[in-house]
Amino acid sequence: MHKKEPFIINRLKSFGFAFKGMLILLKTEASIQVQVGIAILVTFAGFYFNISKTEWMAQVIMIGLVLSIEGVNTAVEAIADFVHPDYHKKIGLIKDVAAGAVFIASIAALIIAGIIYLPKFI
Ligand SMILES: Nc1ncnc2c1ncn2[C@@H]1O[C@H](COP(=O)(O)OP(=O)(O)OP(=O)(O)O)[C@@H](O)[C@H]1O
Repeated sequence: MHKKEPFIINRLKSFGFAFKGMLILLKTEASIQVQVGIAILVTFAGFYFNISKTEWMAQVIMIGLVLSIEGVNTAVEAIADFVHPDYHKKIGLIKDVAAGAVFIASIAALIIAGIIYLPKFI
């Protein structure tokens, strides 16, 4: 059990751990780095094409969704490798399913990107 500390100190500490986790993801995960790169590109595109407030909201939600699910996917992979470092069919299934979740979010993000930007080209 943790030492009893004031509520606000505990909340601040949790915030610090979460921030540390985000930095670990950004520094070590190639897929997150690629996704952040895409997020930066579409943010520039948003300004360039002067997209509407609603389009910005959809874009920000999709960026957050893809990055956060990718973060959870990374955690699932780490747990899988920790509990069973050797090859196992079940571990393969667990990792594939976690990756599938990222895939679903990415398809949704692509569709949203199409809805926002395709009309600007045709
Ligand atoms: N221990 C294992 N047992 C069985 N199959 C595995 C195992 N480790 C990985 N795999 C298979 O290899 C795939 C890739 O796993 P890996 O841990 O290398 O993820 P990754 O490609 O690095 O993912 P990301 O790019 O999201 O970090 C898994 O989806 C799974 O199909």
